[in-house]
Amino acid sequence: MNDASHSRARALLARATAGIPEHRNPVTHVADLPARPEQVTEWPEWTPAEVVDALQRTGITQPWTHQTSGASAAWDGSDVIVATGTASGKSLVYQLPVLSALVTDPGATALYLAPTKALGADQLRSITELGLDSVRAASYDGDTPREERDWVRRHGRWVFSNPDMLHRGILGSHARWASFFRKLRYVVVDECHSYRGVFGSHVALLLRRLQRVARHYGAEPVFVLASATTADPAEFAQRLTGRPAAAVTEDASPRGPRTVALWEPPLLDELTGENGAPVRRSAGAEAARILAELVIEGARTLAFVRSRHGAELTSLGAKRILSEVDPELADTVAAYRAGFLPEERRRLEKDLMERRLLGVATTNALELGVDISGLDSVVLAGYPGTLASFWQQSGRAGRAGDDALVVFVARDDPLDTYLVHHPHALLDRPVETAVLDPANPYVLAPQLACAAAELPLKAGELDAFGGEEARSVLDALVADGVLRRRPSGWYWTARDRPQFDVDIRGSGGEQVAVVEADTSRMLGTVDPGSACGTVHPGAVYLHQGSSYVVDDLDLETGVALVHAEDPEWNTSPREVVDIEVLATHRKERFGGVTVCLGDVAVTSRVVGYLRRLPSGEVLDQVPLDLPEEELRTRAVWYTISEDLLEGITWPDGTDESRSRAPGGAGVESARLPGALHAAEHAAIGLLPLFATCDRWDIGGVSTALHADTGEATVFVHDGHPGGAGFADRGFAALVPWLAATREAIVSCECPAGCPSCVQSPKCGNGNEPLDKAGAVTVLDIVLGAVGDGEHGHGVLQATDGAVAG
Ligand SMILES: Nc1ncnc2c1ncn2[C@@H]1O[C@H](COP(=O)(O)OP(=O)(O)OP(=O)(O)O)[C@@H](O)[C@H]1O
Repeated sequence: MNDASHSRARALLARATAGIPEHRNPVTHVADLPARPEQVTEWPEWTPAEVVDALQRTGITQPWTHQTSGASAAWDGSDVIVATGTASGKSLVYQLPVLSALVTDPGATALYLAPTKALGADQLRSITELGLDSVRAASYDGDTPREERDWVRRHGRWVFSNPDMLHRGILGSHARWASFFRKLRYVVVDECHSYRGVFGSHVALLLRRLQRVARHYGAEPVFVLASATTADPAEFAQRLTGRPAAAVTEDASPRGPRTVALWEPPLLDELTGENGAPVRRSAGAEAARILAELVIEGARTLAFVRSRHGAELTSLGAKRILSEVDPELADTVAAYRAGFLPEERRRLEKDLMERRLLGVATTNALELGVDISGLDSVVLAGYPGTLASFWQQSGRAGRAGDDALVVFVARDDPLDTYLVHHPHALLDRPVETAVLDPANPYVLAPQLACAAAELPLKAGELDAFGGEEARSVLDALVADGVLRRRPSGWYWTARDRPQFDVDIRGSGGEQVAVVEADTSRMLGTVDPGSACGTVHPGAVYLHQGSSYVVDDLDLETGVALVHAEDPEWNTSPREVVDIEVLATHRKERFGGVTVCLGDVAVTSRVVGYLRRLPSGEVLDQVPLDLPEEELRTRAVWYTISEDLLEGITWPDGTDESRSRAPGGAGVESARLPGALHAAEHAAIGLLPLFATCDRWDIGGVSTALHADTGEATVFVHDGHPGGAGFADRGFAALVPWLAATREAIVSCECPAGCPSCVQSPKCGNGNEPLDKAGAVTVLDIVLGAVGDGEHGHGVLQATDGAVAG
């Protein structure tokens, strides 16, 4: 369908594909999404005139219906989560009740939490600009000068902070915040969908600690959460805060029509990657070309690129193309990355709005906290990891009245391959709920220690922290001498506060410091568990857009020394991994296939790294000698019995039958390891579609005979101690997950496996052996058994498009 309302977007797309011969047409699907009219209401009658006036001065003449209903629920004392699209005015949902409370009740206070300092600073700025003097909004984060902190504690009425500062700086010394807590009316949790995985689990427990401390001072604040659209916001809010919340999901803001094109870069004839696999033109290079074409058409365009370095390269690529057409146009393209100062970001927003800039290549740093919308087009180079981010980024395009173009360019990754060939999975599915697991003992233990240090924990409070699980974690903390049990509760005994030792963004333990050798400047920290993989000698380490190379990694002292260098290659570690089953919590048999969920110990050793050009071409493999590491975590695994494998009539495994996945390829026993290995890689690639994780958050092991299961086994495990909920989600969505995995492999037109289907960028065995056709057979066996299994139960059944558990 191509009606007049999408004609401009269609013309832009035609421009982007002009000159490409039809048989190489990279566009796999085009969808026209209709416009949505706005629905406005009157201002709620409880809003003071002074607040309405201030907001109207910023151009908000009347609120949209979802803003009024969300704000009114919060004003009436109910927790609220607003989960609507990009630029749908979510801020007003909390601004109305908070500002009204602060203006009408001179003692009232409020706390605003954002996942990043930059976003907090933006929101603070927009509140300050309202000019409501009595509101006294102030930030309290790592950048707040010491001398201002005291003022904020005493006089700040709306404090803008982040989870890190709440954890260390506010709850850790709550007595100094007593007057703030006493009258705490609202807690705003902005962009709450970003609280996922281990970080999300920490934040969930942190918010419970916040409630305890507030209660101690006699306050019961209302929580207002803002989220990108998600599948089941009320359930997510409940998991994050531990309390029920009303969900506002009807988006009444106006939106123009949009055309979304899915684009798969071609395989290149002239280059080969690992093990001679074909290489596609990189998504970043393709995005540069599309960006240049759109700029030539005068379309204001944002290109989202996954890495900082990639964003720079895409901008440079587009400039290069444009300079051949019209050097002046080259100046209308820029790169944007995290680490820009607020003034630089303001300038960029302004330049885009006023058309001094037409094209900007950016990382997802621009996803949060910038007021850029109404662009003519958005290019996404690579799937941003979640549907929520996909819609957030594409939502930057489109203004009421004007149509806009969104181009999603696949990277060479099985998930991207799957999505460009299965548009419904991208365009018609409910956005996934963020996965977090507040019951993870590795998160619960330090959080309970912090809670006890803040105020002795009473038995009656344990339910909020997970009940029985919390009690057994407390028993262990008592046994370790961390806490003391007295009749009245659990007490923190040490002099030092535990908050400083608990890193809520990492996975706990001593962080490894990354230090620039010449200047002794500390650039950042990495988890001890991932240090060997990310800061091994020779690794290229990116920090705030600058590139460094690691000279030395000392695990004993916890220091990685680096020097500034920007080589043309990037590095990816190679590790050898072994896995042991510690406990099986769930076990489902389906004939010869068994599916389990449980605890595992993963032992890994980084044995070297690959140096790879941005094009995908592999330069070489460098060996390393590093110690073994053990990770105790959660895994989902399936096993296939020998009988089932033997009972299958395998078509012969000639090279010819291996050469294409679709069709009846077979697996002889010698091919089993490669088939399982390929099926494992693709499954890791696809799990993020169901578990809101990154492929780097999970790992896998496959083996034709595993000592603990006694059968051919494929494991996929969480990458964090104690697990982050990803394996659990994989278990719950096993059938749709493995069906999508099979589809991704079949959809890729490469002959025998490439990064777009079964090769993995972090494979410990150098992507050997891999049997693409065999993987399809293995997955058919598993899906056949699980699908037909008499013991099938609701949890493992395919539920069309259901990802949100
Ligand atoms: N009722 C309204 N009428 C007109 N403009 C509005 C209205 N509500 C909000 N806006 C404007 O819409 C823009 C986006 O608002 P806001 O930043 O609150 O959206 P958001 O949903 O939080 O965006 P994001 O998805 O980026 O988080 C702002 O410029 C804001 O001033």
